[in-house]
Amino acid sequence: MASNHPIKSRFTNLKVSNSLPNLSAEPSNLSPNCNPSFDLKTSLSAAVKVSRASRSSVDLCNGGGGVSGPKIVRGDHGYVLEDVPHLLDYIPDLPSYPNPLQDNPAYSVVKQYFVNVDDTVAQKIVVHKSSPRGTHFRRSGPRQKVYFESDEVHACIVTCGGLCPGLNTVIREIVCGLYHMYGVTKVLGIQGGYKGFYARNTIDLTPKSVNDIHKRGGTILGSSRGGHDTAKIVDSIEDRGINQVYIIGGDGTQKGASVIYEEIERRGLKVAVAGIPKTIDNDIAVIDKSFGFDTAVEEAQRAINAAHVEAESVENGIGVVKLMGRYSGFIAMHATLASRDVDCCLIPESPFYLEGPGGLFEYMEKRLKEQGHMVLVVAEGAGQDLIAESLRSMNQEDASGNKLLLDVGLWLSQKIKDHFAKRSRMPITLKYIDPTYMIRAVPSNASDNVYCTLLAHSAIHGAMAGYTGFTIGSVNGRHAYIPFHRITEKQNKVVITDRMWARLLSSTNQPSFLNSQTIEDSKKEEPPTQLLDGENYNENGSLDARESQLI
Ligand SMILES: Nc1ncnc2c1ncn2[C@@H]1O[C@H](COP(=O)(O)OP(=O)(O)O)[C@@H](O)[C@H]1O
Ligand SMILES: O=P(O)(O)OC[C@H]1O[C@](O)(COP(=O)(O)O)[C@@H](O)[C@@H]1O
Ligand SMILES: [Mg+2]
Repeated sequence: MASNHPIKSRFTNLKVSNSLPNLSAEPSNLSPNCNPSFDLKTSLSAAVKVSRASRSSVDLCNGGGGVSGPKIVRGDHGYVLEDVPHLLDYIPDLPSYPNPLQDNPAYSVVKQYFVNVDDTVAQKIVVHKSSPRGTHFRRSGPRQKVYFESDEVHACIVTCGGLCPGLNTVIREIVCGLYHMYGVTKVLGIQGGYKGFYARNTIDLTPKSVNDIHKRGGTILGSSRGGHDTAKIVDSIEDRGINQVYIIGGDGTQKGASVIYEEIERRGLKVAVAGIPKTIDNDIAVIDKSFGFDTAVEEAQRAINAAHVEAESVENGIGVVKLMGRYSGFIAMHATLASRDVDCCLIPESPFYLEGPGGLFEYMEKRLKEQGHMVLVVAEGAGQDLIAESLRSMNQEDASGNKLLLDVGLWLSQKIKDHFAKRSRMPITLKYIDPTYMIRAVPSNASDNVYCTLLAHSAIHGAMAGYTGFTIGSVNGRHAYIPFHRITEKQNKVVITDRMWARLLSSTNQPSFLNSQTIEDSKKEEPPTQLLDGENYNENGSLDARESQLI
């Protein structure tokens, strides 16, 4: 099999390039602040080899994630590495092999292709001189040593949850990356989400079969909600001899991936589990941005533009556009900021009200008088409390346990029509546009395609290097391996006391609808990823004013 593989046979005929760095000879990347007596490299390998229950020179903390708990390594000056599991943690005698990439002509010219073993990525990059160094994640990328031989790898890919632009690109790049970088030829596609592991046939994925799929929306593998049966899924992985599992999906999917990893570890299987985070809502914590988000914002603007054209063309024209965002209004906020045609943006994080002084209707009347038309963008999760007051909430859930939302777009459009019907001197024409599924179904744009490629490659490098139980993500522009629990413990939300929301308010001139209670509640919420773990609080425990300006 291996000898038939064109890349592999090409590799074996090549000499090892001398220009490749000897990793062990690489200088440490630790900051000069770090205590020189603390050798992170040694400590990290100890962390990997020693059981996570043991504690020695480094403080390895247990509890709350994975069978053996999170791998936390503490250094000096408040340095914390939230590490990801490695196959060596529970299979200590696993052999390693030289990375076949060292013989790959495409990469041999790269000066320092392999990442340093002690490279980590800081979660917080806005600092001041007394800041603790804070949380770090293991930097992603190719390692000199791998724990799988190319012939041995039997990978599978599954896509779960709602659609998102870029799914096919990630699938393509996992298949092509495994083949071209590591000479892996056996990649299975699991059809129809998690339940496909035990209820559907699989398909063989080859560079040829996935060649054009990045130009299509959706996922060639299909997707689903619900149907996560850990035991059946891991049985299927074991029965099929799969040893690398690539799981593409949102927060729910990553929770599912986490329990799959735990079960695999419990059974002691040599199977690497890698998550690639997907969500059009951009609500996954820690990472800078999820793939497909840029595409969604771009596509959302077409709908906003159409609403604006319609509204402008008639007297007192109102365009209402509903965008996705179940619990977070990132698409609505970014599309509004990008478009500049929007007069009001409503998101789940910012409660609003319709009637009375400072309410939506008062603002709409003012706006119509001023400019004769207006555009309103509403995220699907906005105003759910208000709707529930007027319609009886059904509290229904989808197959994955996500709350089914009431249609805020239709509800709001009707409320606006009812309100202006009572104002005989201000007849309006309202056009409601709901482009949500059209936005999700488009292929990813150029920048998302590049991002998807990097995510796929980082996931492959991690799995080949024996890391497991991780989600790949961009943290402050650097790709890192993030433990599952950090991705799933909370959702990313628009912070309405942050400068970004202030920018939006000043660009639309809409009322903030904020009362002092809402502002206080919002301050209690954890600040965005730049400021964590109380680092922005002074000795008295209150928010440092200088720090809050930095967000
Ligand atoms: N807490 C959980 N534990 C295990 N599996 C889960 C969990 N939450 C969701 N899943 C599974 O993950 C898949 C996708 O979840 P869903 O919430 O629909 O989409 P997304 O991953 O995009 O958030 C579903 O198959 C669902 O059964
Ligand atoms: O109607 P569907 O397919 O269940 O999806 C609706 C939901 O999917 C999303 O696009 C994304 O949700 P997920 O990230 O959980 O898949 C939400 O914005 C929306 O509420
Ligand atoms: Mg979700």
